[in-house]
Amino acid sequence: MAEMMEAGIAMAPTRRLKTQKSTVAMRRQHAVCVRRACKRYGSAKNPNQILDGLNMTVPKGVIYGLLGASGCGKSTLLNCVVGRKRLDSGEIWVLGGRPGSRGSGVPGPRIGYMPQEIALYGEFSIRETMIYFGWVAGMTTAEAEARLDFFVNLLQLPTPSRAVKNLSGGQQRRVSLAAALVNSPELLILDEPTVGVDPLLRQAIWDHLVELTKGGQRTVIITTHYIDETKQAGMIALMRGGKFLAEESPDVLMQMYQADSLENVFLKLSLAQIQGKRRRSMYLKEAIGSEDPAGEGNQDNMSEVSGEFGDNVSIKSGRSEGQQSVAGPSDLPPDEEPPYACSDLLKVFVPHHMKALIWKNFLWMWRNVGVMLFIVGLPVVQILLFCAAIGRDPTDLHLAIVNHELNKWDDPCHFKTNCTIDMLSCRYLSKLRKWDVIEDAFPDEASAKHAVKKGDAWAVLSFPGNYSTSLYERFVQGKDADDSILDFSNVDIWMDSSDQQISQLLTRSLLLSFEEFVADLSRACDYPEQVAKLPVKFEEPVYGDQNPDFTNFAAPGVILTIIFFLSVALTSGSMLIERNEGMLERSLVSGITGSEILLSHVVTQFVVMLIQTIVVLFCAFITVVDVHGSLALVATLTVLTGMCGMTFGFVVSCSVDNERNATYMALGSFLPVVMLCGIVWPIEGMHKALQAVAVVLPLTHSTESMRAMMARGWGLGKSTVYIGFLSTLTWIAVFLTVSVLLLKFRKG
Ligand SMILES: Nc1ncnc2c1ncn2[C@@H]1O[C@H](COP(=O)(O)OP(=O)(O)OP(=O)(O)O)[C@@H](O)[C@H]1O
Repeated sequence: MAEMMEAGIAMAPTRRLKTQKSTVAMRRQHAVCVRRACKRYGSAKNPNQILDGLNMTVPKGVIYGLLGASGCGKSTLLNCVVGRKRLDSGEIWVLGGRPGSRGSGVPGPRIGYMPQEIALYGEFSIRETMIYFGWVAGMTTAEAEARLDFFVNLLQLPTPSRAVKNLSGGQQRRVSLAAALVNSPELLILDEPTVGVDPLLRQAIWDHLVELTKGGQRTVIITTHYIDETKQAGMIALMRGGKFLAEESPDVLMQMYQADSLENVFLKLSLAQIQGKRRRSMYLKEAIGSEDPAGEGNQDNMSEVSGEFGDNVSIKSGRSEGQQSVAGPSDLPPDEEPPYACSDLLKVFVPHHMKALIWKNFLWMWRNVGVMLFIVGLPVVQILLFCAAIGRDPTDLHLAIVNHELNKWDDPCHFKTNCTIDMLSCRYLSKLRKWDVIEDAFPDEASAKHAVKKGDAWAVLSFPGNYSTSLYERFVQGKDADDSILDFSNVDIWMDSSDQQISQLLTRSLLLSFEEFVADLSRACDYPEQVAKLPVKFEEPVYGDQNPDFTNFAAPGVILTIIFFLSVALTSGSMLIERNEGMLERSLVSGITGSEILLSHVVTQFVVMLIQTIVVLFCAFITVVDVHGSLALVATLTVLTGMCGMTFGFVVSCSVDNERNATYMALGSFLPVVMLCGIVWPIEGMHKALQAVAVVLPLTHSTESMRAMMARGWGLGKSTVYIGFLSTLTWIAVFLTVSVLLLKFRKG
């Protein structure tokens, strides 16, 4: 005590404090009651203790000013009160119930919450913002508009048709305040509502809050940096070091500490806290005659006195915990959470919440019509690029020809079309030309190979001098043909096989051209064509073309990948915008549930995805992609895959905090999906271990199913097809469940 006197701290008048019994029933009578709240951020090794056994009692019908230095934990405490962050330990009652418990009505329209950040949609006008929050609170449009007129006057808001993003910071805060006040809720929680507001308007806001609480039915908790404005509060709490230094009415505090301003009270209490921490027991003993007011181990029925210096006991100005507040008894929520009834299932989606959310989502799209056009146009560009760039045969491939049948190596290559056994090399080359190759003549093999080595040609074709006669003899003599005939009837080919696709296609062209050339010669010489052909006959394929192309192989996977990942990007993007602008927190506090937000996005994104699917399929089918099966089934699977991407987008946006991490997560999943789902290469060609992974990935079965429908014309009766549908539906359910759980449990 002497130390404090030396420090020049005016002590409170010696006032013996009385302990008060605090029971659950009493705590439920208050607007807000927090007991032994502990909350820390950071790791176990490096903890940042924000709330350290804090007690808070907000009686009904008062304005409660929460004061403290920047970063002391005011917003954290309020976030815990509204149920958006969880305490590490301790208890909270809000309006008689536990925030988040069924039947408590909290979060819900009983609470109006103005977070520290603006938390409004920049694209919306002031009017639309008020209508949105009015609808969320269950008001009609007319009621919301009437309130808007009132707040335009009270808060001197600009013309209601102005977009929020074009308002000044102070104007935006006032719109945010009006949004919190729109339905005159029972408990208003305002995080720094008067920042950037001129003194006159600040006074008007305080007058309105005083007016609101007059009836005793409404309570306001307000944080502010302007300490002296809280003189008008019925009660203030001074927060420091994770505790309240005091929780008292401003007049009593100034009187007790013989200070002329609350600023000075705060200063004195802070100094006393610094010095008094060492003497906690001593100080308390003097105050209440006991060293431990909380009575360790007697949690439910503990004694609390009010306080100072970190012990969180506060000198109640004649108000006891059990005493009814001005508001009188109100309908308290049930003690226990009521058991689940079937009708609760119907309450999962509240119609006026859904109306507000869906309207808001569509309005956001309308206001961002450029972005939406891009989102719909992008898949069109992608699919057209795919069709134009992938799967076509390469043309204008250079071949280095060494033809020893010619008199001079660069002579023109002429031949006759009848049964003349002369210049057959030229006759063969003429068939090759239909594959759009470019022939470059060379005098010898060495120079031709040099051209291939330089990258000027893809292959060397060398015809011996007696190629025509040797080839003829090979046919005629058959098994009697000698080695020289066999050797000289060969076309020698050296290829650049560094490019697998080009070398395979070139090989195919060389073989097919040869077959055609021999058939043509046989016809001219009245030989049966079959004799010259390989005794292997490829009949009309059961499914697909004689000459299958890569486009038709890749198209199903490409279409599904485009739709899937655009949905991921669109959904995670719009959810993160909502979250980062603080709207998600605000909506959740107003009673909207995570499931409702998800469903509203499902509805709006579904419309976008439907348009995307129609344009993608239309572009694919009018260009090169063939569909043999039911177009309706193909479209349905595409839409389902888009929904799967949408739900994965929910998971992404619920798991990460910002767009950058969302981009990493989406990109990180894109490549494995593209490589492992059989989109660019058949699963049968993968390593066995990877095949096991591939079958559980979201696009594997749907790609196979889509391919089976498009190339084979199969319907839902085939297992390959229906497994694709079932797998996609399962993934939708999994992603939805995960995102609902993340929304529910991933807070604070
Ligand atoms: N999600 C979080 N993770 C880690 N630390 C956090 C987180 N949120 C807040 N903090 C830290 O907790 C402390 C209290 O923050 P809080 O926002 O509650 O303070 P405040 O009193 O509201 O400050 P101000 O008056 O400046 O708004 C700060 O040091 C802040 O850096």
